[in-house]
Amino acid sequence: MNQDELKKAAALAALKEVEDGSIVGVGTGSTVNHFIDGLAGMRDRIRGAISSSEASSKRLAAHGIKLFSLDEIEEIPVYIDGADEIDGHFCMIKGGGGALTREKIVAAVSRRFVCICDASKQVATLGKFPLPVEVIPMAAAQVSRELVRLGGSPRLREGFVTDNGNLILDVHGLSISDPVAMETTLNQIVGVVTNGLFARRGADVLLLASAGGVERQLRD
Ligand SMILES: O=C(CO)[C@H](O)[C@H](O)COP(=O)(O)O
Repeated sequence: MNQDELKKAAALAALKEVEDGSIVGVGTGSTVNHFIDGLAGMRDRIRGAISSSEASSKRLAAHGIKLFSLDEIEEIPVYIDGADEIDGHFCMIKGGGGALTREKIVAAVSRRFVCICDASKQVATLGKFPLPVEVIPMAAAQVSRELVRLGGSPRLREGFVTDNGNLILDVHGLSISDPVAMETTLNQIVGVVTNGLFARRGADVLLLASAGGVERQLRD
């Protein structure tokens, strides 16, 4: 199986995590796109979805899945999303697709976070994948200097603007031994909107696809 087939296997396994009659939290990315396509086959069994990006909203709408906003909904049972890296405590780096802020917002109103991944995303220590940080445009240089002080090498994601009209700095060279502390520290930098560490709110369930099949793991 190639990587995309593994992503699809994890994504389709996540359909079993969806409760009948519910509103589903939907992440962003190529793995999630497979999930959205699978969800289309059971759209009559759900009320609809809350989406974490314009791209996912477009795909959901094209399948005739009703979209809800957070003005209408306080809490949802489950949020399904991929990750760029996930560690043994189910802390993640996310935001490779640049949707980290809305992903974090939808995850925050979800009772369960189900992460769908191929096995290449599993790591012992987070940080090999450059950590995305969404910044207010006027603060990009200032935030970059702070990130260098923390030991990182930030690079502006060229030609990319988030759904919120902001910029992304991809921070290379961090070895993140304490993801909760790093997430908190980065959130304190003025001009940072969100960072791609999902540690304080990590995944609850991991559906991990490898050549042997999809394994369902629960956070310990
Ligand atoms: O955080 C994300 C988007 O902001 C994605 O979940 C992450 O980048 C994984 O993407 P893919 O499923 O395409 O490998």
